[in-house]
Amino acid sequence: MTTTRGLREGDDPITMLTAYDAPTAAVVDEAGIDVVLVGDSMGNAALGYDSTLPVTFDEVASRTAAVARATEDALVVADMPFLSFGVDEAESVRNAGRLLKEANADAVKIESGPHTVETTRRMTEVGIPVMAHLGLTPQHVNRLGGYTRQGTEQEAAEEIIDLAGDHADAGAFALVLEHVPANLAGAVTEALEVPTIGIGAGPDCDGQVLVINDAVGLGEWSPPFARRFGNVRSEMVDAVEAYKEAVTTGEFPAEEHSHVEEELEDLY
Ligand SMILES: Nc1nc(=O)c2c([nH]1)NC[C@@H]1CN(c3ccc(C(=O)N[C@@H](CCC(=O)O)C(=O)O)cc3)CN21
Ligand SMILES: CC(C)C(=O)C(=O)O
Ligand SMILES: [Mg+2]
Repeated sequence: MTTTRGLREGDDPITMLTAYDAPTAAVVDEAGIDVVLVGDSMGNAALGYDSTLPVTFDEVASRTAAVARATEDALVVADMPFLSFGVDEAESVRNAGRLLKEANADAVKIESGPHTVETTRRMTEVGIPVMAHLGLTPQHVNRLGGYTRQGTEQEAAEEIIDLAGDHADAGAFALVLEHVPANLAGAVTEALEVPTIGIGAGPDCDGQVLVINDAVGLGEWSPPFARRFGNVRSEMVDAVEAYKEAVTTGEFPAEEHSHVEEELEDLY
């Protein structure tokens, strides 16, 4: 089993993908991916919302439990949804604890800022491993005014470097860097002892993460920094159309999919 302590051991980059259900988690786990993230990106990627803001604690807990049931080796990280942390310190820690106790997550991720340093410390103290998340934090979309690249100016870049250090000092075991310049991500990686995991943050991180829909080509849209490594959507379209065709023409179900019980009589 992957542990939060062992993440940066070895020279290979850390691999992380999201999953929101058991069959997807099983595929990700069997492929040997190190970390499976039950991201609040499920809002867009699985639940049909147009942002991550409506995602509830119960939705993340239910999906995390499903993913944990299907995962043997990978580290399971639950993404704390909007307002499940950050409003009240004690409530934040309790919610994070529930994701470990009730949903079987191994760790939580929180979208970070100056306000989450103490939260990270408190969670770590009670035994909840925390993955920090800096750069583009989609839960702040209304404040940021869009999903734009972060840390592009000197002051903003230095703030990200400082916050990364603060969260590492507070006990975060890893740090996601989203949609920031590659040289900034490289500088943060250089400065930290804990591993960085990039998304739209260039190659100089200790690992990479993508939303599973984007990686396998399931969605109609994906962000500019993602790459499709397959085309699951067109595979599904083909299969669904073939099923419709077979039912419509009477070709399915065939004899091998049906059973006539000879013992039965007089049913009409
Ligand atoms: N399928 C999926 N993949 C993701 O990576 C993802 C989600 N969903 N949902 C939650 C957030 C949202 N993310 C996003 C969303 C949009 C852009 C994007 O289009 N950026 C453009 C335009 C920015 C703007 O002007 O608003 C860019 O060029 O930076 C990037 C990341 C990343 N996350
Ligand atoms: C893209 C990753 C880092 C994330 O936070 C999510 O999937 O919700
Ligand atoms: Mg997220």
